[in-house]
Amino acid sequence: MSDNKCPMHNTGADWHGAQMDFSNDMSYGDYLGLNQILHAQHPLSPNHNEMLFIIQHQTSELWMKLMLHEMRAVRTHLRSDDLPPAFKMLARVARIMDQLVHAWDVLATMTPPEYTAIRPYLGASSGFQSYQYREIEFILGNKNAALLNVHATTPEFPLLEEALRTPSIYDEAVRLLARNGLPISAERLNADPTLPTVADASVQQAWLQVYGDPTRYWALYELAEKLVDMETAFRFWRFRHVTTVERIIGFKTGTGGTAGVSYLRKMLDVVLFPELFALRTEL
Ligand code: HEM
Ligand SMILES: N[C@@H](CC(=O)c1ccccc1NC=O)C(=O)O
Repeated sequence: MSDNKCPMHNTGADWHGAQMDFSNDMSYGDYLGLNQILHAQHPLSPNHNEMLFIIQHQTSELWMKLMLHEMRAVRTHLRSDDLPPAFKMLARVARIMDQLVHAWDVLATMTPPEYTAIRPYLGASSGFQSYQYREIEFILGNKNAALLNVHATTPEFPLLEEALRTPSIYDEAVRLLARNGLPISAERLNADPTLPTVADASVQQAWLQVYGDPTRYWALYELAEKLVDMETAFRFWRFRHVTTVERIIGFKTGTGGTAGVSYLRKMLDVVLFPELFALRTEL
């Protein structure tokens, strides 16, 4: 019997042929950087539930990182008229958003007294300061220069400023409509990219043409529905946020300084791709 096979004592020397010694090879943990990720939870309170709160946010930020990676690539592919990869990425983004929507079920297991025990330790920190979230809003076209101020003293400021100035995914979709021969107003094509998307009659007309003749405009039709999927998933996330927040803190003022639930409720009125929703009344 070879030295590393001992049926009497499973010393870890061999298990179904699995390699055990990684002193000279890259392991699972090495590849994934688990030493950093799994040592990044530092509860400040003595409360048991703070670990849930921290991991809920950290996992959300990781998914947001992937979403941004996909969304930036979508925008690049739209710019170069390369739609099939963009469709695949948009589908992935919508599924990640669904994942984040369902993640609220885990957080909702935290009761108001459990959260009240943690909340004083959070100080003035708030999801409002999430720079990845803000970039997601910006890349979707919900631009707001005033919100850059919260990041003014952080290393992420230049990145966010660039995200504010870069045309959104929807701006690129509108340009694509124009390149496909659909008449888009000069006003819309030259719109200031640092301002939020404003509904435009020529864009609505163009999408109406697409929906009126899907076989002729199949790729644009598919793009439109993918965008609607994405916005729908994002709306669900916003809704679950505000309802979970109300369930946990009621109408308390937010640690970030806003009115709390009433602020989050206002955000439910944001429409990212206005013409794609408005046109449905016409179909
Ligand atoms: C107990 C759980 C939570 C509570 C009580 C809560 C509460 C709030 C409140 C009150 C605000 C408004 C800003 C403020 O004044 O603080 C806010 C904003 C925000 N929260 Fe949460 N939140 C919770 C969980 C989460 C989670 C899990 C995420 C996921 C990353 C998140 C992400 C955000 C973001 C991105 C904003 C900014 C939204 C915007 O500006 O439209 N929150 N939250
Ligand atoms: N704004 C929340 C605090 C909060 O939720 C929070 C605090 C620190 C890190 C992430 C947070 N989550 C989302 O806003 C509150 O008012 O209780």
